[in-house]
Amino acid sequence: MSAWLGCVADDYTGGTDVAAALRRSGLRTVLLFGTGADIPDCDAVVVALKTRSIPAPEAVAASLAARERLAELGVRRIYFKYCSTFDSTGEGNIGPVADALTDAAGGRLTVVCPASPEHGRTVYQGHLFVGDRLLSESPMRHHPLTPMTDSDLVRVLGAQTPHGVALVAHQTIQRGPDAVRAALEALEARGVRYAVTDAVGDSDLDTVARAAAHLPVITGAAGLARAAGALEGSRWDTSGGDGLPVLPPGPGVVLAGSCSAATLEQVALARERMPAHRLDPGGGDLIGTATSWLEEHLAGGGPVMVYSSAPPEERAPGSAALLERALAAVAARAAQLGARRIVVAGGETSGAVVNALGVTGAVVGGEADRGVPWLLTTGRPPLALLLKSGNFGRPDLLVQAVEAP
Ligand SMILES: Nc1ncnc2c1ncn2[C@@H]1O[C@H](COP(=O)(O)OP(=O)(O)OP(=O)(O)O)[C@@H](O)[C@H]1O
Ligand SMILES: O=C(O)[C@@H](O)C(=O)CO
Repeated sequence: MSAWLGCVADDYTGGTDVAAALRRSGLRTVLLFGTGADIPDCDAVVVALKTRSIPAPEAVAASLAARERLAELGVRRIYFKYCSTFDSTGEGNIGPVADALTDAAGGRLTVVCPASPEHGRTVYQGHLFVGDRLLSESPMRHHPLTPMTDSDLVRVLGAQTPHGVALVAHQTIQRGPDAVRAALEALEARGVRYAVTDAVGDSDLDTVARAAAHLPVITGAAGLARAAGALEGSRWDTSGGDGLPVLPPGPGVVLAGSCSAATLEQVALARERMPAHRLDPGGGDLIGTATSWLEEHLAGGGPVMVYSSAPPEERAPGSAALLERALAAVAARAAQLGARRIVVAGGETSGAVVNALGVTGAVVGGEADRGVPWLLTTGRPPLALLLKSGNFGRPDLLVQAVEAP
């Protein structure tokens, strides 16, 4: 067991995204859901948790348990992966979890960098942009669980931690790793715990990764993880193919619980291409109706889709947990009925589905789209899972994923 990098991800699609980024940087990467499974030889281990929206003390406890497991595996560095749109509630959980992981490692300062330029997430003067809009003006302001209405990361994180938060601005980042390292040391000397670092392109992330290479814990989205992984140099030749797993035979099922803009477009397209059932939280026996529909329609060989994704005006407030449970129940029934390819849209939704399927680990394969790798699960029977972050993927990704031979 030789893993040197351990990653704690706060949701399941975030785990797949960061695992894909590490794999792309040349690291053999294993993804665990929870902390129980055995681990094959690898360079990086990602533990995907479902801690983004739960009460902060529970998120801290689960993250520390993941850290302990990674420490037992001998990893030298911890990467805390949160969303590139900094998804969090007023109480956290990014601040409390980052505090706990940094304290546990005996660290004094860490970097905070959710930029993922390849997905259009950039940080400038401490403000997070989604494409050409400030985060607070993007569709993220309508997120059902973690609406993001402030783009100022120093202010957002400052409200989630008792520790000092300060900015390392782009002017410093442009001067290179030594200048950034000096800025980090100056902040640490002032007692600052969190250095929010600007990054508008991949080279900025490379600079931040180099400057922070001495820190035991660093935090960010998949972009900084790619840069940190690449620092160790490529050990694994991924050029020999697309690395897509051989997809097991059997009908494919799409389960969509994300209400993010990209998912809504993907779901609209998928509805034109396959039988689709929309979950109606106001409509009686939600789970019974959905599983009966599945039984009837999967018998035709699939693919089929069950979804709750809806624009803000059509959502049912307070029904998030119920809808997650319903999609989880549909997933479990689909696997019993022989489905072996399961495509899920949404991080919280993926957490509920993966737990219901009893999946504890997966080997990370090639990407169906940027940040969306196929996973071949380690249990029996092996399943091909595609866990898609809400805002990722081209419009036909869901259709392609279940229709591909
Ligand atoms: N029609 C609906 N009304 C209210 N809540 C909904 C509805 N459909 C889905 N939800 C809830 O919205 C939440 C969406 O979160 P989820 O993490 O699955 O998607 P996402 O945030 O778009 O994805 P990611 O975390 O990967 O960016 C889930 O808890 C889901 O149950
Ligand atoms: O960073 C992102 O945007 C994604 O990996 C994610 O965390 C979605 O939940």
